[in-house]
Amino acid sequence: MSAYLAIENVDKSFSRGAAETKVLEDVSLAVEKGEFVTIIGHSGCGKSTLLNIVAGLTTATRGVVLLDEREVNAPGPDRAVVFQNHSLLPWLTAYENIRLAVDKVFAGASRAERHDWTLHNLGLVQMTHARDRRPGEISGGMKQRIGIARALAMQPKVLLLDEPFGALDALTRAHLQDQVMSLQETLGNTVMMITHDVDEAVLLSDRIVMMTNGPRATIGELLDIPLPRPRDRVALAADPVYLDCRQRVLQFLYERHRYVEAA
Ligand SMILES: Nc1ncnc2c1ncn2[C@@H]1O[C@H](COP(=O)(O)OP(=O)(O)OP(=O)(O)O)[C@@H](O)[C@H]1O
Repeated sequence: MSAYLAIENVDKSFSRGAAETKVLEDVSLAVEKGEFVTIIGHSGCGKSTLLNIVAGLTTATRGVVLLDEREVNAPGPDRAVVFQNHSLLPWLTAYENIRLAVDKVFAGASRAERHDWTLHNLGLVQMTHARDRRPGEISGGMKQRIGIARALAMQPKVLLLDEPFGALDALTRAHLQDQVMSLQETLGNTVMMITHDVDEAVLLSDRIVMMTNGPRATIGELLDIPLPRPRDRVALAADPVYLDCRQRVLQFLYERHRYVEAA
């Protein structure tokens, strides 16, 4: 039996004219149900490409992705994606953006059930007060929270987060990280998240997947984060286990796999 989410021997090549670049080579990863896995690696190594393959937005050149024993070959509501820049529809309110996804995924439920479920998910991210506001009328952090609520409302088997806090200021980012940690503890979601931020990776993850530089990027190292939950960012700042994990990721990124700017 394969893992809940199994990425098996995945290669991905892109061609431009006659030239072909192999971005990913032989990437294999097994993610357990309820696990929070973070992918970290230098810019351009292929993190988004890998996430897009799991999302079904791109197809692998070789290899396979299995989710709950089923092969992934197209996008589906069992894999909800949250991108760095919100992808909310600007003409719809926060409520309507979530409701649209709920109507699509739970078409068989009654109107009242879909309404309640939409409100429930707005409440999960503490955005009930902004239900009637459009994306242009709320802050970046609020938009990301609505995006997360929309993703959660679909009850996906796996939540795919592509640098969801990347465009936010440090304080908003910290607040959202805490919120995502607390939601994951309550809901037990399986999460695959991309980040560039070492502290974010250590704070949130059960396991960090460190990728080598591209082209032909692959998984260089896996690091278990044995910190008990719930996690408190202030207490962890001086925790020797936290500091050791942080150091190991830094060493991988800045000593063993230093980023070399293309000439
Ligand atoms: N559709 C595409 N066509 C051609 N090349 C692509 C395509 N998508 C990605 N690439 C190339 O694949 C490589 C990996 O890109 P990708 O966006 O997956 O990296 P990344 O690690 O997520 O980068 P970043 O951290 O900067 O977001 C890059 O060299 C990029 O130019």
